[in-house]
Amino acid sequence: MSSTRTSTPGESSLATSIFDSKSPSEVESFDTRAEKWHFATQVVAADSSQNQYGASSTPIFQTATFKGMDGPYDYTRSGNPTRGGLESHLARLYGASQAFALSTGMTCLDVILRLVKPGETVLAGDDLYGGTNRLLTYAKSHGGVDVRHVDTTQVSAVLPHLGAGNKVKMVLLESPTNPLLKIADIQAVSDAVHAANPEAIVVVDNTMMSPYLQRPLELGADLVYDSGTKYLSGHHDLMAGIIAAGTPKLASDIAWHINAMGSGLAPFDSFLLMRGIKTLALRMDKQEANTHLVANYLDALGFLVHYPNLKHHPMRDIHWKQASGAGAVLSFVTGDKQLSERIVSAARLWGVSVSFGAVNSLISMPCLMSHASISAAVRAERGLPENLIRLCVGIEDPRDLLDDLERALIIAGAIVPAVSKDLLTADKLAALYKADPEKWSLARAAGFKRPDGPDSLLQGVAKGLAISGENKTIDEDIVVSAPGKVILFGEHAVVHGVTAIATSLNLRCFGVLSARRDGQVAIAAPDLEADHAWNISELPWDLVPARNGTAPSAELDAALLSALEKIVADAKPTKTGTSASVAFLYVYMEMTGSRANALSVTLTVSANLPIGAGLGSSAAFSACLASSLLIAYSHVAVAGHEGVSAPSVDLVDSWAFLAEKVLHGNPSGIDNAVAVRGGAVAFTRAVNGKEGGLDGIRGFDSIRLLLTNTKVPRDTKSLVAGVGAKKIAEPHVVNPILDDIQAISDEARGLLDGSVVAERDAFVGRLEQLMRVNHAHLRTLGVSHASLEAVVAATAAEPFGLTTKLTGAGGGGCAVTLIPDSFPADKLDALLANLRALGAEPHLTTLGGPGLGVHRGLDAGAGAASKLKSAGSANLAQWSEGLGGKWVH
Ligand SMILES: N[C@@H](CCSC[C@H](N)C(=O)O)C(=O)O
Repeated sequence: MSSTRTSTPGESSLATSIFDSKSPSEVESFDTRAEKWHFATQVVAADSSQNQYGASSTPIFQTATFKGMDGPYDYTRSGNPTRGGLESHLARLYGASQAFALSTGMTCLDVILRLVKPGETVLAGDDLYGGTNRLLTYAKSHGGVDVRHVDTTQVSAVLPHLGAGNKVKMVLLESPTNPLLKIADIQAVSDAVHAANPEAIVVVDNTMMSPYLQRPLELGADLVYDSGTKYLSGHHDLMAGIIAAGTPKLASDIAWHINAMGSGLAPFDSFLLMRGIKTLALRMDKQEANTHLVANYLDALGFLVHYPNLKHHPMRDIHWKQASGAGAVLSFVTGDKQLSERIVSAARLWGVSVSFGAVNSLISMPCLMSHASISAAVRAERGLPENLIRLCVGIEDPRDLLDDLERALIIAGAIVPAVSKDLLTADKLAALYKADPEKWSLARAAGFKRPDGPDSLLQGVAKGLAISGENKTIDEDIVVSAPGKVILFGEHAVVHGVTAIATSLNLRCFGVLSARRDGQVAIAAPDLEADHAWNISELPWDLVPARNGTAPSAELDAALLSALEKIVADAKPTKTGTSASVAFLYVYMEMTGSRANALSVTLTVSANLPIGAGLGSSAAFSACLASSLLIAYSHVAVAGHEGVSAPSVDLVDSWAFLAEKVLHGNPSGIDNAVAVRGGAVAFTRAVNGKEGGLDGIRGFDSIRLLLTNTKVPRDTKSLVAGVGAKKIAEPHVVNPILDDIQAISDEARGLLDGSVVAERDAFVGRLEQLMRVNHAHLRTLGVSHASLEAVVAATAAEPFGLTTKLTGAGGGGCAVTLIPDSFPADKLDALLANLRALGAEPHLTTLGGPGLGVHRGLDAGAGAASKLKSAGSANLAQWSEGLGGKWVH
């Protein structure tokens, strides 16, 4: 064990000790003696010999403040002798430069995450404690930290993130992982991380092992934290967390944050924790011995048991290379969530409780308890079985523990007596227990069998993940994308029968339909606040309307819609999340038709398109939803280099329109048409007997476009109503404007479809003139806004001289500016800066880009869903560059 520094108080060092006033030689002499002792001795022999009265137990200094200005302590947040005594003791046990006692294990992680800056990357495991996942998710969403979940138990999964261009600051390991007891090679990961970046730190959550069984600092890790609530205290009568720092620099950084935040452990809890620690080795030995017996018993009954001492554990050797015991937590799968629930509720001696490490035994279902904060969709994606049972074994007599577990298994119907076996009598079993407890546990198991027979390793894994063959799924990920839209000409006028021209943008929504094997269907759309999974068997299949062929019904089915709204409301999502989930389930169910056809899949979507800004984000989502499901159900084929055929494009559009109906009630159909077809669309609404229609416009080259979001919210309904009222009150003003806008749309349509021939510069120039006039009309109609006029003025000002028009409802929202081909880059940068200074959000994009994209190749293989999710909307463009694919246009 490396020599440790005795703590000193103050901002740079919180781990204070009451022994600092003693001569260095006295302190050294205790350390020197302690170094020769075995851990079980060290853990008991806290250095209490030098306090002022020689108290053999560290006294509780229950005080907030300390008198005087020159003493070692001033304020308990900064340092306290009881906590300091505990911290000095812990530093010795962890082989740390310095150790710190905090209020909980999660506080430790919170403090440690403060060492990571926005933009830096944290790599964490994909099997990890739910609370850790929650805090990391917060750091990602609120702290700008790039958090990536990878299988940290495979060094090969970590390495690709360490290469040039990555900004990995921290790698967070659990070993064994909670709750699947997988093993990370701490030394190998630490070596790889430090070789790639000496500044990066490896942090280990060592809670399952405690320093008695595993000391990660000796394996190359930089920081260790431990929930002191668990094995260190051992009695579930306090909450605490420990950070052990490998270097003085890290210790001083950690100390600074603890003092600044005030997260140090209170004196009374420090005393209690110190008391608990003294029996750590004794408790752990007994708990581990009991766990071996329980693990052997369940394994012999044919359950798939996760415990690193079992011979079949795939990472057993790595575990025993770095730890001196297997600990006292195990988990096992039953293959059936209800069966697991019955087992847990039938247990009596085993307490149904979260947490572990106490002297009493506990039983829990992680997906319903410790890991419930991870969404069901993410749990399934990461392979966490819903029916997993976790056992945390205490110090009771193992005969009582197996009696109670066996009783629960029998009551639940998980095991039945094996009548064919020659069973041992009670006396013989008792004698066997005394002679050889391991043989005793196996002999007990031989008296029972599982009704369906034992599971092979593969069967156990399959059952754990509920792969029952009941629901079909897809063979490979289906990756699609669709663009947003802007209305270039004719908004508001379109309501009164004037033709509107809408064009696509190259800001897009991306969707990945991926396989599931758990009989559920799920949506994971973080941008839309929709993240939920439903059991396919529990959906209202009897309400699905009958349909002819592959096209959707013309009208929404009210009964199905309201049943789905109720089902989704049960999951309590936000308003946006509710709409997206209902639209997803409605389209999924209508297209599937009956339960027997249902595919178990997850739709993951993410967009770099501003949501709710009138840019067709819901239509882009609808197009992704419709196209991915149509491909999954083989209604649309993507073959060779031809891409998607014209009839298939129409089919996708009709299903996307159905989703739009669920989302908006009575949509015009223009948004989904653009999202699917790309290019531009001329749309005329049938009004007052005038015939309506929708025509695709193709063939024009895309034009650079500046889309500026004023971020001023608007109320589309009242703006539309305002124009209607003006038309009634001032027809002599409004009607000529509508006629003029019709002429503008007609000319624009001719320019875009090539029937009016113009050179490129003249073509762009004429579109700009038309935009200028159309914007002036909209201003007269009263739908512009000061924020929009500020953008118009900023873009028109010298030296830019550009034309801007509001797009959509107006009253705030977005404006569009055409950027001629010759417009220089430096001027554009200056313009973007000016717009940002106005408080607006400019997006440089193009007008008239591709429509529906079906991507095959490069990154679109397995795991595309998690890659899409972790890309984040800001990086979607970069992510999508790696996609191959067929495009409708
Ligand atoms: N409701 C708590 C659950 C705590 S679980 C505690 C422990 N780490 C375990 O794995 O059992 C929460 O949501 O944090």
